Amino acid sequence: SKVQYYNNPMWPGEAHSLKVEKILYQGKSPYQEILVFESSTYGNVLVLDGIVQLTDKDECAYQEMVTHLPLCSIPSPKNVLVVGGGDGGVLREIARHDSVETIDICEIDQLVIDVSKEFFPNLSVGFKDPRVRLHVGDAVDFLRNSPEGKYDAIIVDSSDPIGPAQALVEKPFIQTIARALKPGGVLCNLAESMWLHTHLIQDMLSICHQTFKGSVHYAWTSVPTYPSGVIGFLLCAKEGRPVNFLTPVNPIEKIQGATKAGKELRFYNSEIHRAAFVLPTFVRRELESY
Ligand SMILES: NCCCN[C@H]1CC[C@H](NCCCN)CC1
Repeated sequence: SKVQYYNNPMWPGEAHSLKVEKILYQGKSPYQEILVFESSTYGNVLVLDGIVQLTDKDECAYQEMVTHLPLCSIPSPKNVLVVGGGDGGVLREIARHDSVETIDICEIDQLVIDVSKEFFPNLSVGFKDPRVRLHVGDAVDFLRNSPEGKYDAIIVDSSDPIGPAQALVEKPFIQTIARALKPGGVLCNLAESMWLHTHLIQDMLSICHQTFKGSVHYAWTSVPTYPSGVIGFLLCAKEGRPVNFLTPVNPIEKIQGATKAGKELRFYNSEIHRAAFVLPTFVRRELESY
């Protein structure tokens, strides 16, 4: 049998299928439906409200890029916040940075954490790092109550901005993120695929340009199990210290060797860091005036 995802308003008219070997978990939290299945070619797959979140085979592309694009753009990040990220994969990647002293994570859905610990040990290993402090709740409230200028980096590792994560792309939330960052602090936000709703990217770009007086850049990576096969990120720097996203300032060796995260890097490197910010011509045209 196979599971097919189509008729999703985010990508009308297209479908993506994965062959199912075995359904491992099906449940419903107060926020979303949760499905885990063993696929025949991508390992275990996590699905929230019918949208593929990650698979064992290609999660490295997303988790490594969403983490190291910001963290390698500033010298020795110390205090990091993850919004969402309940599967633990981003925590695993942050743990590779020895300069990091505290890792706050605010995930709204405890069931996602429990399911990841049961079925995705290579991702939930991130929760084992002693620097991690878990807050289960709404990140909108968490950020509103966060002290000003606390974080060097904030990573928004959410589901798509329909449903529980809708508020995470709206201006008031982005403003609370900017307030919680130190001068020269960086935000890495999940952004849309360049092939899908670029108006969402445009909306986010204009909000981030208004909110972050430092640089704002769109970057992208390949994730075969996401619709259109690519996903984007928005890298934003708060004014107060020059940040050049295009050239990593942290040598890859410093994070390459970290074995406490369990596995070596499988996707990120300094060249692919620079390449992530190189955009096709149509994307440049569509984003240049935002
Ligand atoms: N730590 C993994 C979380 C994954 N975040 C998102 C999961 C949904 C995915 N939709 C891609 C479809 C684009 N609309 C984007 C990444």
